[in-house]
Amino acid sequence: MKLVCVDCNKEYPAESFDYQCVCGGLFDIVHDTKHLDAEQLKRVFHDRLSERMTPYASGVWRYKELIFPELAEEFITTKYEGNTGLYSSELLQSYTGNRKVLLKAQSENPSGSFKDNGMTVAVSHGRSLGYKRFTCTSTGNTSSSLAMYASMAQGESYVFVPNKNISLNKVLQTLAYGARVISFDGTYDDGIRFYEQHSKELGLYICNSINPFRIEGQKSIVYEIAQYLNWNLPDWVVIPGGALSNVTALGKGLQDLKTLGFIEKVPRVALVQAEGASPFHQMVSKGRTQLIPEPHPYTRASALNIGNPPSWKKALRTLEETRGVTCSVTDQEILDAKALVDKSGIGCEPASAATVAGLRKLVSQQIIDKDETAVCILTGNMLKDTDALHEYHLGETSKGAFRNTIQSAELSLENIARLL
Ligand SMILES: Cc1ncc(COP(=O)(O)O)c(C=O)c1O
Ligand SMILES: N[C@@H](CCOP(=O)(O)O)C(=O)O
Repeated sequence: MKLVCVDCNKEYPAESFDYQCVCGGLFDIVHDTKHLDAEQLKRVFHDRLSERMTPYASGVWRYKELIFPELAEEFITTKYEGNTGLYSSELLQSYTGNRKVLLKAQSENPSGSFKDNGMTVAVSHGRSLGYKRFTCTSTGNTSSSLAMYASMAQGESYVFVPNKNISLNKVLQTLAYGARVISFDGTYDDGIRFYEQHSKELGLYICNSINPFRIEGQKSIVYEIAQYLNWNLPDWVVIPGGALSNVTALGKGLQDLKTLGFIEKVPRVALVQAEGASPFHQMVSKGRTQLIPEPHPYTRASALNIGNPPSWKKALRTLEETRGVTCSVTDQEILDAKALVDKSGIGCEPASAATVAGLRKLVSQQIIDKDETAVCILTGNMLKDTDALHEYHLGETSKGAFRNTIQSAELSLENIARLL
């Protein structure tokens, strides 16, 4: 395993771990995979599906050979993350106009978001280096996940959260897991800039997605989808984008599967951003090659409130390698799509529903054909933002097209029978 700079290609041994190259570029982790045999690994991964209470019962560490083969088991901190459902829904098929749509519910992870897939790897790596104090800046999901794993590892977590436009549920979850929460005036982007300037002096292990071990862990999401589908992926994978870690991990995971011979064909990737925080989509749709940060990102899907995504160069690689596309959707489109994901019984937080809204838009624009198959990644749980539920269903000025409200009634048989 080695670290390779995404900007200048300079290589470093994995032992000299850092978050940035001397040139300022982020790192990719590159594994030596020459000795790996796909058919043999498929059997190993299959056998591990019946593991219980060992690290290999995790839907991340099941794929350890492709993620972090060198790590000694004693350092693994796991909550058996991954192992999340892959669902179909007739309601969402008719809403998006697609013949076959699957939903991958990372919302079912132990802390309620896809961050757990990456965080188990980052915290385990930090422990292997001797760290006990971990940090991140966050709109709330990264921090909840970090706080949970740091406590499981008997370490401490220090998290920096913007003092507005984030979900209180997530901050409370982070606090409850035992983190020291520091609220600041700014956005996620300011938090990342702070780390870029001060990571050395802080002496803390940084668990944001500028840490390449997070990306390695998040690759497991597409490994799991592929394994559940008997190593046959659908035509499209639709994913929401904020800091762009997950689309990066998706692309890297797909390349692993293709290069090693697990799959024959790489699906196309559709990345969906919220209109008020869509600098990457703006760049791609206008044919630019440099990202222009959005200084004041705003979307009601608070997890996507990111104007300067650190991983944009890696994300661009995913698009190039998969003939990918991008689009943006409005907050109302996101919230209406979310109401239907919730009604389907699967449920998700607003940011996740950008995928379903995006798929609907791309089908209506005939960029995705209605006969093509697609999987949407649902990144966070519906209880992550109960204010959004309240505003949509019970808010006085709600514009929710699929609003469902509470009826009051006296409990008499006559009354109730009339309501049913
Ligand atoms: C629930 C949820 N969905 C989507 C995203 C966006 O993912 P990424 O930042 O990896 O692009 C985030 C935050 O990052 C998130 O918390
Ligand atoms: N939505 C994220 C923001 C991105 O964070 P990162 O962990 O990918 O750096 C959050 O939950 O904080």
